[in-house]
Amino acid sequence: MKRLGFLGPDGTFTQQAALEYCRHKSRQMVEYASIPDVIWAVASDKVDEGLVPIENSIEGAVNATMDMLAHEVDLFIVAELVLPVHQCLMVRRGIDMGDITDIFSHPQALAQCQHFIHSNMPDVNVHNVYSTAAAAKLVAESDKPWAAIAMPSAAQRWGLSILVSDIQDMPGNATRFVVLSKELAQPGLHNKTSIIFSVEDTPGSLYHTLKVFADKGINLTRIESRPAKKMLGQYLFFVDLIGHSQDDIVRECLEIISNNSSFYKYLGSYPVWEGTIA
Ligand SMILES: O=C(O)C(=O)C[C@]1(C(=O)O)C=C[C@@H](O)C=C1
Repeated sequence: MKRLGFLGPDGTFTQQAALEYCRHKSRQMVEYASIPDVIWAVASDKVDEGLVPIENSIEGAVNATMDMLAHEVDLFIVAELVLPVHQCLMVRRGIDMGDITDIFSHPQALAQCQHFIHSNMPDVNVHNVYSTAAAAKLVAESDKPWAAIAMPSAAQRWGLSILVSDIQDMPGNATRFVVLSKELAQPGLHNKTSIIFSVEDTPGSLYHTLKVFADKGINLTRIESRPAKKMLGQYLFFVDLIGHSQDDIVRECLEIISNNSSFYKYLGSYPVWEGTIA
């Protein structure tokens, strides 16, 4: 059976996404402590696939995932999943809101709840840990008046009480996850393609690259830039588009872009998330 790496411990959002993926694809789930650890595990063949978050509707890109895909590993995206994210403030039994001195969570979760924290607990110390469930475990194992921000099942798993539910700053909070592999995905009925490219520092160069897609009527679903990491002012552009690299029009566009970019990386074509795994 293929092995699927995911961000643990028990009770992470990524585990929830991995369980959803495993309802459709039979996989042995293997837990890792951080997002980079999951990605390295796929790159070094410890697991066949790895499931990681890539973007959130409130906080945007998950930089650890984006930067590793661009700079550190050569992996393909073979599936995507989008799950609703409900963040909760949780404590050990007997601790009240006014007792809390420190809050722990994954930086993405803390960022999704920054308004709540600022408005309700402006004086607490805020700490980043590798996952929301790692925060819940840490709080459960401490004897201090600490709180974690995590999903309801993390409270259940680590024996914490939920003080406040749905503390994310906007309703409709959702995170998009991707499954990474060394092998390409089988085409689905509706597909999406992800690429990374650079453009020259000349007037209109990004416009001309994006015009290639516009002229062929290809719909882009995401464009995001990240530092190229070489010098200030140089960027890589991450683009997701509707279509498969085997479609003639998409193939033509990708060829033009790869021929005109000093950096180009194809991250794969994979079935669009339509509420279930294709
Ligand atoms: O810490 C977790 O529970 C995770 O699965 C990571 C992660 C993320 O990095 O975006 C996943 C979903 C939520 O957006 C918050 C945290």
